[in-house]
Amino acid sequence: MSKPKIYIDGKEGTTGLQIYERLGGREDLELLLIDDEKRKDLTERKKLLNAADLVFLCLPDAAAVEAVELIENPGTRVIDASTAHRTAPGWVYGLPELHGQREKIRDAVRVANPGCYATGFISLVRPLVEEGVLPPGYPLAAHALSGYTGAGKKAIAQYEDPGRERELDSPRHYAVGLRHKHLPEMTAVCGLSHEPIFSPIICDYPRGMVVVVPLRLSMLSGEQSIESLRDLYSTYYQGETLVTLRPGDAPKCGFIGANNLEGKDTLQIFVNGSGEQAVLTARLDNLGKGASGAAVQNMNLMLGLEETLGLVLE
Ligand SMILES: NC(=O)C1=CN([C@@H]2O[C@H](COP(=O)(O)OP(=O)(O)OC[C@H]3O[C@@H](n4cnc5c(N)ncnc54)[C@H](OP(=O)(O)O)[C@@H]3O)[C@@H](O)[C@H]2O)C=CC1
Ligand SMILES: CC(=O)N[C@@H](CCC(=O)OP(=O)(O)O)C(=O)O
Repeated sequence: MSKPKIYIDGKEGTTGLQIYERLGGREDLELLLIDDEKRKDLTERKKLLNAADLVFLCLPDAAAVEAVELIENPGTRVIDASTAHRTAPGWVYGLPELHGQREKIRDAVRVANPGCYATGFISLVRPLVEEGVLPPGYPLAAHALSGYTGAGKKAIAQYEDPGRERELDSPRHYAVGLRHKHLPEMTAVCGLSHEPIFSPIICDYPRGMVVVVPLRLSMLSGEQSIESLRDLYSTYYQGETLVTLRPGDAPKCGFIGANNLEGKDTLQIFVNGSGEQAVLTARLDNLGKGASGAAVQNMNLMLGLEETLGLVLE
């Protein structure tokens, strides 16, 4: 049988390069490569997009929409890493650990790869809504820390410039207008009746993130405790390789570093708190389970291959 042909549109970008790194050594795939000087040439890209069995779009949103329009071959399947199609009709949301989603991804022709923050938020919140513990109208708030690679090539150049502004030494709050681009997918995929208040912070380290959701246990359905929430996640993600529940952190040494999973494609969930208050944390690498690792996982599923082939687990 011939090898599946794979094309990465945007291979020189942050996400594209990471996908290429994960696929480069694989002998079960044929990678279609574009000449460097033609990588933004519409005619050449169109040719490769239509020659491939599966394409990754690692482009800004507008270029991703344009790339989809260039595809005429009904046999070309797409994984879009951009924000453009995550709540679009006809697209399958690429988070296989959500119940029922893995089967949909296997059969999908168009898969929208989740946003990095959204991956953390949804991994925490969707199981609670699905199990009837979190009312969809709960007034959710979340904050998050991310390394600067989350913002792509321009931000990397800015942060790694030796003459950069001093402000970049410190963590920086952004999206303070509360219109972050991941809000639509967070709301839709979790089945929330309104958007959470989401407050991200970009920091002076390259990779890794935590997404943090505080909760009042008395506002949840049923009698809930830190232990009952831990049991819920443990059951929901039972058998998963990439998403796991971690032991709670003792209050006195309870640091949850945001970059501990740098270079890995896994996601860890922590449930901590005291008395009537809980704090849920998801930790992941924004370029791993938050982007390129997830994209390769989705590709493996779509091609009927072992789901974690080429991924970095430990
Ligand atoms: N970084 C992250 O952690 C994550 C990113 N994403 C999403 O993935 C997508 C890519 O992001 P990221 O890799 O960070 O971005 P980068 O800016 O690092 O890379 C984007 C790449 O696309 C290329 N490009 C731009 N326009 C075109 C075009 N018209 N035709 C062909 N190539 C083009 C750029 O070229 P050039 O090199 O010349 O600039 C660049 O190489 C975005 O939609 C982003 O939102 C998703 C999850 C996480
Ligand atoms: C630190 C930082 O700036 N992060 C990016 C999100 C990165 C990501 O997930 O991108 P997509 O939604 O485009 O896929 C941001 O907040 O816009």
